[in-house]
Order: sequence, then structure tokens, then C-alpha cells
Amino acid sequence: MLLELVQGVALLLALCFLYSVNIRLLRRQPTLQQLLSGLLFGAICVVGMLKPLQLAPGVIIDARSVVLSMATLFGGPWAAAISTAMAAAMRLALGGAGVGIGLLVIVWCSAAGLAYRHALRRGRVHARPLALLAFGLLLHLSVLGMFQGLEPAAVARVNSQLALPYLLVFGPATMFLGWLLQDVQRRLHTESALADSVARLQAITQSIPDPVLVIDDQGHYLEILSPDETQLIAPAADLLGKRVTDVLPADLAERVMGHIRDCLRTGKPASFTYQLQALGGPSHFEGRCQPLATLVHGRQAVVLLVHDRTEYVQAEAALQESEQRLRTLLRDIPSISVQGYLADGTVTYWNKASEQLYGYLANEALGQSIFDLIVPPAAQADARNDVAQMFATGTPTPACELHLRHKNGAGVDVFSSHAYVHVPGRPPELFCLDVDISSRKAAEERARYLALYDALTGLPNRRLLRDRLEQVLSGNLRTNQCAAVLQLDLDHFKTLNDSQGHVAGDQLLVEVARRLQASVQADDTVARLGGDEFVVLLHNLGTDPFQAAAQVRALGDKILQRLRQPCQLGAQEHHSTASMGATMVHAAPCSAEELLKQADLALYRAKEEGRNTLRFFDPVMQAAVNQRLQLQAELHKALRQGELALFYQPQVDAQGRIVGAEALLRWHHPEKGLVAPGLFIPLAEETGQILALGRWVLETALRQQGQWRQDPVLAALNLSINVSARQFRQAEFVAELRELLLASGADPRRIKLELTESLLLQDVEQVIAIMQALRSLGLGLSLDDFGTGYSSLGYLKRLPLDQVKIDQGFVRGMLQDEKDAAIAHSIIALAHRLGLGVVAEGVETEAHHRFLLAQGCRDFQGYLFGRPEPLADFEQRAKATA
Ligand SMILES: Nc1nc2c(ncn2[C@@H]2O[C@@H]3COP(=O)(O)O[C@H]4[C@@H](O)[C@H](n5cnc6c(=O)[nH]c(N)nc65)O[C@@H]4COP(=O)(O)O[C@H]3[C@H]2O)c(=O)[nH]1
Repeated sequence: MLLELVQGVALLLALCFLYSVNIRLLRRQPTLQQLLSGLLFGAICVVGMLKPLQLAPGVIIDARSVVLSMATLFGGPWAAAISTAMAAAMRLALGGAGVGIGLLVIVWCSAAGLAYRHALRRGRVHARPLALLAFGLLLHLSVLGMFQGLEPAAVARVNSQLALPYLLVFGPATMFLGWLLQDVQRRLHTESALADSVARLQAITQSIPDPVLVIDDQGHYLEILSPDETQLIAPAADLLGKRVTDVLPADLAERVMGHIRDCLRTGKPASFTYQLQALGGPSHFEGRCQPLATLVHGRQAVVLLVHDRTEYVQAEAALQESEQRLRTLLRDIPSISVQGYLADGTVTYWNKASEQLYGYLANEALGQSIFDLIVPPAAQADARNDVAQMFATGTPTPACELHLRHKNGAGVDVFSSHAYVHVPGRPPELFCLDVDISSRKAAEERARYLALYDALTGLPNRRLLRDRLEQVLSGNLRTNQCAAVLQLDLDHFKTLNDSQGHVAGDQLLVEVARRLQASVQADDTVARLGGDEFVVLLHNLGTDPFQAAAQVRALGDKILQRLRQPCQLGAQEHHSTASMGATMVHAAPCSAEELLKQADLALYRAKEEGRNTLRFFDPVMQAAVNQRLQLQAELHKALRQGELALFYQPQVDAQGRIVGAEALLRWHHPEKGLVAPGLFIPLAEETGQILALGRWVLETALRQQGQWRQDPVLAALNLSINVSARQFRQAEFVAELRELLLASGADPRRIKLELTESLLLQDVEQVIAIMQALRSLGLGLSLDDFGTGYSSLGYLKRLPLDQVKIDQGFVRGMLQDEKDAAIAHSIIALAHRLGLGVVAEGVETEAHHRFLLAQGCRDFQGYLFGRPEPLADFEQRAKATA
């Protein structure tokens, strides 16, 4: 009986072998594997039932309980179902008295195996040998229990002969089969996991772009995995089996071997960098050694992972170079001061230009507070706020002009830009880039100063004066306070300038400025308008105009008094006086310009009245001013609208024959009728309109003479034309005349330009040069109003004149006044001695005529011979007397 049981166990071993083959072969097809396992287990049951232990007819004992329980435990539900079905079918086919119990055993064993499998999966039991043994014993104890349902003879045999061997064989057999099946499964799992792991490792290794080398403790290359052989010193095939020391340069090989030995000795990874002439060219590598846990070919070995860091090294070198370049640039750039500082103002960077600009050396500035170093106390609060704001937002404030401080305390004007720099891992910094604009600022300041101040005296100029005057005017409207404008100029300043030079003149002006400033309150204004013209603006003189005027009078007199005090000009003591015009400002709607004109007019009056005095502007003066202004405008219009005309006054010889005429200007005013030149020529002289008028006169008179030249009777007539001093001084005067002579066709020998003695107040040498130039054009020159002006007889000798005109004042008085008679006589005699012609003008009576004839005068002009008259009348007269 034991033999049969052992036979059953042998079958089980065969089962194990077949099962292991099955699951190994069908590892990748689990369902098929389960089906086959089921067939296998079923087949074993069938085979076992073919050679069973026969207890009684139709009652058989075999190992199906072991097979089915383990088939369902390890084979799974499909295997359990198939094997159970096959075993049940076989048992049914065998039939007999034990068929029912036999089927029950089949189903029970399968169910018990499934239950064990279920509990095992849930972790409630385990499948160690002892547990399997306990399961086997319990299972077969329960099967013995089922056998009690057999017919009594079979039961008796079971209980007496079978029970113990049955339990002793099938209990351990169950354990043994379970253990074997479990081992087969475990082994398979291990193999599969190993294969997976190897595959994974291979995939990982192949995906590494860097070479992976296995090197033993002797330096032999055992394995080389390199997707790119250019990273190796030689092709992998050539390296394998060689030693590091055979391939690498000696010093590098030594280093590498040192790291390999260290790695193997300590068991810890080691890394190192090196350079190598690889197949792809000179390269930088980082090697990482990792000791291998197993021996390779019986030797210790390391895995060496070689990472090519050439690009990184090159990029780093380029970065360093660029950084170095930038650092040098920032440090040495001479015109941009760069400072870096932290949020609390601690200076972290200070370039050379900053040393220059702010006076602190880098080692003095670094670590100090930027606020303490260069920010003036008054700007501290704002600067700290701005800096805090910039650090808080990371946004620098827009570039702007700042006024900072040098170490020596002097102000420094800069154009400042900011950059916020935050390098990860370091505290944020603010960089200031300052460009020195001090000289530009100073130039602007100087330009502003020069635009508003007089460079010589430092006093406000006309522009600033006007601004201040306007301020005073608008302030006065509000406060009803009186103010005054005092204009003054120095008497005979020109004489000082001409005689002692401009240096002395400038000294005097500076001294006058000083005295004026010393005479007024600090908030009053003393201005210089130019030349020797000064203006004093007094304000806050109270609301009573009379008291204010009295104050002004007192102050004006005091100023004149002070200016009369001698002044030391170099070695000489100079005495000078000034004339002053004043005008009061009292809530009158008057412009600054008008006030200055009023003061000027008053000054003019003061000069007219003998200088060295103060005159106030009054309304009569104002009326005159208005009249003048109106006249000026009208004169302008007159010229444009052809309201001017020339009258001609005859000049006669000793026999009373008309030998020429003087052209005299007349204005046919649309409302006032004919206006004499005495009413508008002086104004035209002042305003400069005389230049346009004079040109018109010259043009008209020359054209007239040009026409007379065509006329046989009139061609011989001389024509005298008045030329004002201002006209004469024009740079282009001679050229203009040359042009006009050409254009008009006039005969220059018949033209006499009448010049006045006021010309001689100018640079006499220049006057003479111009006169000579005029004479070289063929023109004659006559000195008008001779004896009334400033001419010295010395000049008379030098002037290239043709004629002098005795002023009508002497002619008029010579019959009553001996002095006038003497002067007239002297002029005639002098002219004769100098070889000059002489014309007496203002000859009104026969007595005048006779007297002058007796004195030797041969040419005359005056009402006695004809008044100035229109052209047609004159021409008629001239022709009639020809
Ligand atoms: N009482 C009196 N007066 C006589 C007599 N004979 C001539 N006159 C006046 O004396 C002035 C002579 O001219 P003037 O001395 O050059 O003095 C001129 C001259 O200086 C200036 N003038 C006139 N026309 C011109 C001109 O075209 N250009 C310039 N620059 N000045 C001119 O205006 C001044 C005055 O000119 P007019 O009023 O035309 O006055 C003229 C003339 O009418 C006389 O017998 N008795």
C-alpha cells in the first residue's frame, strides 16, 4: 500500500517538472499557461486514477487530493477548473461504489486549494513549508473523514490500514508539492525580474550619452559603452583589454589610477576632471568612478562614467572673459562714475571715475553708506525714499539730474541712471551710473547769469530790470504802494573813455555801480542798461505819492552827491557828475517799457537843463513823448506813401545870378499841411529814421541833378544836399553814393554835400578818410552852420573841404552885434586864406548883402534871393535869371 502511495508521489514530482517547463515556456502567455497547467494537473490526476490503490471494488485511493489542492493553490482558477473537471470526469468514468465520495473529495480539495489561494493573496496565511504541511494534514484528515461515508468494509480498511500512512504520505506530499511548485514559481519570478532588470539597465546605459567604462584594479579596460567614439582617446575595440597606463598620457594615467584605487579602497565614488586629446579633438572631461560590487573576471573593478564638459568649460571661459572685460570697462571707464550699493546704502562697488568725481578712494568708500558719502544732508530723506522704493519694486527710477557732494564738501552735478541687479543667491544691489555735468551746469549757470546780469558790474541788465519792474508793477496794483524808476547817466563819460581809455571807463562804471548799490535798500534794484546808463528801481515807498516823490527826490540828490565824490582811477583822481531822470509809479496802468521811457525823458530833460541834476517826469513831457511817438509812426508812413518832397532854395553869386540851390526836405502832411524839417529831422536823427530819409533825399536830389545835366540852362547849377552825421557814419555811405551817382547820371562836380560840425565829435581821422573818399568820387564838401559847433580851427585846416557856410545866426546878428560881424568877417577871411569857398546863408536884406559883399563874400543864400520852393518854381526862376 505504501508503494502505491509512493508511486503517487513520484507522479507528483513528474508533475512538478512538467509544470515548471510549462510556466517557463509560456511565461509571456499567462492564460495559455493556466489552461495548459490545468490540463497538466488534470492529466496527472487521470494518470493517478489509472493506477490507484484499490480499497474495495469501486473504491480507489490516489494522489488527486494533493494534485488538485496544489493545482488550484498555484495554478489559479482556470487550472483548478480544468483539472477538477478532468479528475471528476475520470472518476465518474471509473465508476464503482466510491464514485460519490470520490467526486466529493475532488470538489473539496479544489475548493480548499482555492480558499488557501484566496487567504494567501489577502495575506492572511503564508505558504511556508510548515503552513503547507498543516494544510496538507488538515486537508487529508478531512478527506479521511469523507471516507467514513464509504461502505463499512472499506471504512474499516481505511481506518485500520490506510489512515495513518495516508496522512503520513499525503500530508507531507502536499507540503512537498506545494513547496516545489512555489519554488518553481519563485525561481521563475526571480529570473523574470532579473531579465527585466538587465534589460532596464541596458536601456539606461545605452541612453547615457557619455562613455561608460568598466576598468579593473590593474587599469584594464574591461567593457566600454560609448555611443560616440569621438569622446574616447581611441576606438573602443582598440582599447578593450589594454591598460589605462598604455593609452593615456603618463601623468593623467597616474591620476586616473589613483582615483580608481581610492574608489576601490574606500568603496565610495570618486570624481575628477581632466583634459584629453580625444578622437574628436582636445576635450575636457569629468570622470566619476563607482566601485562594482562584484568581481569581474575575478578582479575588483570600477565603472567609470566619463562626461564631456568641453562646451561647458569653453562657455565658462567665454563668460569669464566677458565678465572680465565688462569689469575692466566699468572700473576704468573715465567718464562714467559707477557705484553699487545694497538696500541699506552700503557701498559694494566704486570705480575709478567715482574716485575722481567724489574724491573718495575705493577703499574709503567700500562698506560705507552711500548716503553719508555723497548725498547732501538736505537731500537725504528723498534719496533714502527713492532707494527704498527702487529696492522694494526692483524698478529703478528714471534717469535724472542730481546734485551730490564731493568729499571736500563741494557740490557735484551729475546725470544719474540706475540699474537694479539681483544675482540669485546674493542680496540685490543698485548700481548708479553718474556722468559729471558740473561744467555744463556751470556753463548754463553762467549763460543764465549773463542773460540777466551785466558782466562788468554784476548788476541786473535791462532784461532782469524789466522783469523786476513788471513784478513791482503787478505787486503795486495789489498793495497800492508807490515805486519809482530813476534813470541816470554819467556826464561826459565819453570824454573820459576817449581820453583815458576803456579800462579807466570800466573802473568808473564799476565804482558807480558800487556807490549806487550802497545808496539803496537791499531789495531795491540797481541795473545797468549799457554804456554809462543805470537805472535804480525803488519800491515800497508808501501809499502817499507826494511823500514817495519827496523820498525819491532826497535819495536821488543823495546819489548824485555820492557820484560827485572823486573817484580814484589808477593813479588819477577823477571827478564826474551824473544826470538823473525819475518817474513815479503809483497804481497807474503803465507798462515797464513806458516807465523806462518816462525816466529816460526826464533824464533827457535833466541833461538839457545843464546836467548834474535830477528831473522828474511830468505829463507835459508825456504829451511830448506821445507826440514824438506819433510823429515817428507818421514819418514812417510818409516815406512809404510819398508824402516827402524836396524844395530848392537858390544860391546866388556876387552879381545875383543863380549859381545853384540847396535841396531842403519838406513833408506834405495829410492833416498838418507842409511840415518844416526842423520839426521832424531831429526826431528822425534820434530814431534812426534819418537813414531812410537821407537816402531818399540823396536819391531824389541826385536824380534831379542828373536831369538838370541834360538841360543846357540848368546843367551848370550846383546842388547842395544836407547829410546828417548819422548818415555819414554809415559804413556803406561812400559805396551807396557811388551807386546813386551812377544810377542817377548826376555830375558829382555840381554836387555839394553839406556836413555839420557834429561830425567832428567822432573819430576825426576816420571822418577825414570818408571825406577824402567822397571827394575822390568828384563830390564837393561844404561845412554847414560853420561857427556854431565844436569845430576847432585846427581841424578845419585838415578837413578836405571845398566850402564853408556862414551860419545864418551870425548873418542875422552881424548888423547889430559887432561880435557876429567880427565872426562873419573872420570866417570869410579864414575861408579865403584856406582856399575854401564861402557861402553866407540867411541873407534876408540888402544890408546883409552889402555888408557881406564888403567883407569879400561872393556867394549867398537867403530869402532876399528866394525862399525854398517847389522844383517847378525854382526851375522857372533859374531859367528866368539865366
Ligand atoms: N529865417 C531864415 N531862414 C532861412 C533863410 N534862408 C534859408 N533859410 C532856412 O535855413 C535853413 C537852411 O538849411 P540848413 O542850415 O541846412 O538847416 C536845415 C538842415 O539842417 C535840415 N534839413 C533840411 N533838409 C534836410 C535834408 O534833406 N537832410 C538833412 N539831413 N537835413 C535837412 O533842416 C534845417 C532846416 O531846414 P529849413 O527849415 O528848410 O530851413 C532852411 C532854410 O529855409 C533866411 O533868409 N531866413
